[in-house]
Amino acid sequence: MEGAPLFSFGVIADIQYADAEDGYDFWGCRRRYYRHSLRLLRAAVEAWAAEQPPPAFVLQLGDTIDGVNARRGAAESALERVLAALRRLPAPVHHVWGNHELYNFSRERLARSGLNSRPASAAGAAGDCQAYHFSPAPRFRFVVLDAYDLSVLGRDAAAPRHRQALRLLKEKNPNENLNSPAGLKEPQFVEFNGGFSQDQLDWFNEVLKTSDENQEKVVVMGHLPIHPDSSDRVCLAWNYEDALSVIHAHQCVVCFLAGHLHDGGYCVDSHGVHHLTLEGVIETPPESNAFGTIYVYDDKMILKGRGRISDRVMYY
Ligand SMILES: Nc1ccn([C@@H]2O[C@H](COP(=O)(O)OP(=O)(O)OC[C@H](O)CO)[C@@H](O)[C@H]2O)c(=O)n1
Repeated sequence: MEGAPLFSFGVIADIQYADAEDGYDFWGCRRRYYRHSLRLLRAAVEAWAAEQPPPAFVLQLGDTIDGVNARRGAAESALERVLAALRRLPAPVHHVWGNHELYNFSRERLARSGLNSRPASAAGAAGDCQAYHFSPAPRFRFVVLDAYDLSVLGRDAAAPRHRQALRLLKEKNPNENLNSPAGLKEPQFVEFNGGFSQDQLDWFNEVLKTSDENQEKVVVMGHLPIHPDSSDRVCLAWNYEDALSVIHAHQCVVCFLAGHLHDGGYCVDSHGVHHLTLEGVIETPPESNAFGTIYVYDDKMILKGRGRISDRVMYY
């Protein structure tokens, strides 16, 4: 029997709610349970709220509502339902933005929405980058990364960052459909992914430097996985290697949490960093679920998974 953890937190990814009939992924292989995903979220919230003590906070790893909402003029109502479900939690929620948020809203709109969990006082990366960090307990820090800081989604086509991202995407992906990875040497260069700007990487490096100095353990989160062994070759951040290089230049990072790849994934990298990609709620049958609670100890984190998320012990 383990002793009491220092603290615990909830994790959930890719809810992709829409008030729509079930559909399928792009390949027609995986069923997407658009309506049920909200029920699964509500069940997750109830389970977290019933824990004694409840998690100190919840990490929502992106794609709260599906892109189909935009086409139906239902973005605002869908988001409100998801946020209303999350408001029943007795704990704050830290959000990252995924591609489906950006199919529904501009970054500007998201910054004014309930999906902006970045404290107004947070010193983050420059521009409209959503990255920030917080310390929930002495010697522990969480870094929220913005994996669509460099992206063609969510910004006006005239914005310099949009133009920079489109130039890079077209350089790497000559396909007519920029969402198609067909024939690419670097198949992560698709429109539904994004990357980290140099400003954000520099900021990230400084945060980790301070954490090293203060002997903190750091958990990093972002919508897109950054290690090929915790993902398929497509569902990675464009410049995932740059983010990995920053992490590996420091001692403090113990775990990277992501969503996006609905089948989930896990690996421990060459530097002992755990990379956990959570199974997505949207492709989880109504009788199951996909969320978890992570219990944090001095020497490890224990993931108690629910439904199709496995239990896991991650030693530092
Ligand atoms: N080969 C492809 C794949 C996708 N698309 C189109 O891109 C948009 C986003 O795809 P979608 O599957 O909805 O993205 P998710 O973030 O839900 O999932 C990511 C991983 O695939 C899940 O494991 C959409 O419009 C697709 O039609 C494409 O054109 N070509």
